[in-house]
Amino acid sequence: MGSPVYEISKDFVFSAAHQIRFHGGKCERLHGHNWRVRVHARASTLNRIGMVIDFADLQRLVAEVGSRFDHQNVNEVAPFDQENTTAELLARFFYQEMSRRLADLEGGRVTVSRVDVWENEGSLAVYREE
Ligand SMILES: Nc1nc2c(c(=O)[nH]1)N=C([C@H](O)[C@H](O)COP(=O)(O)OP(=O)(O)OP(=O)(O)O)CN2
Ligand SMILES: [Zn+2]
Repeated sequence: MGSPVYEISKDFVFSAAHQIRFHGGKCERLHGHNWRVRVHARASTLNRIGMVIDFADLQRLVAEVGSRFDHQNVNEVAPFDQENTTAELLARFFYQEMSRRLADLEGGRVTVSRVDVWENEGSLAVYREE
């Protein structure tokens, strides 16, 4: 029998503007998206009431990370004033920030397994670490 793995996810949606630097095409012009970020959290043991982590706590953490972008120009919000605003780099940012917050809250029992970022319904980037 395999070892147990429990995984939950929470979505966070924000509306913002951005431009892809050096794109050379239409995406270099200022434009907007309703980004959807899905953070997947995993644990091999559950807490005392049978949860990886409460959905509400995961929502609070992802909102802490993501709210800074809502109704902003993402290119002006650190660290994206210094790096490109691709879905891949946004996914990596959410992964790193959420990993830090979950480690602080749960002491390593709960980790981020992946982050999905949709720029629109059909365009998805995934970041995970192996
Ligand atoms: N690998 C990536 N490619 C592109 C990214 C990205 O983050 N990673 N981003 C863009 C632009 O942000 C662009 O706004 C989104 O591109 P696209 O999905 O092509 O957007 P459209 O609204 O034009 O979608 P259609 O399905 O073509 O209507 C570009 N590439
Ligand atoms: Zn775009």
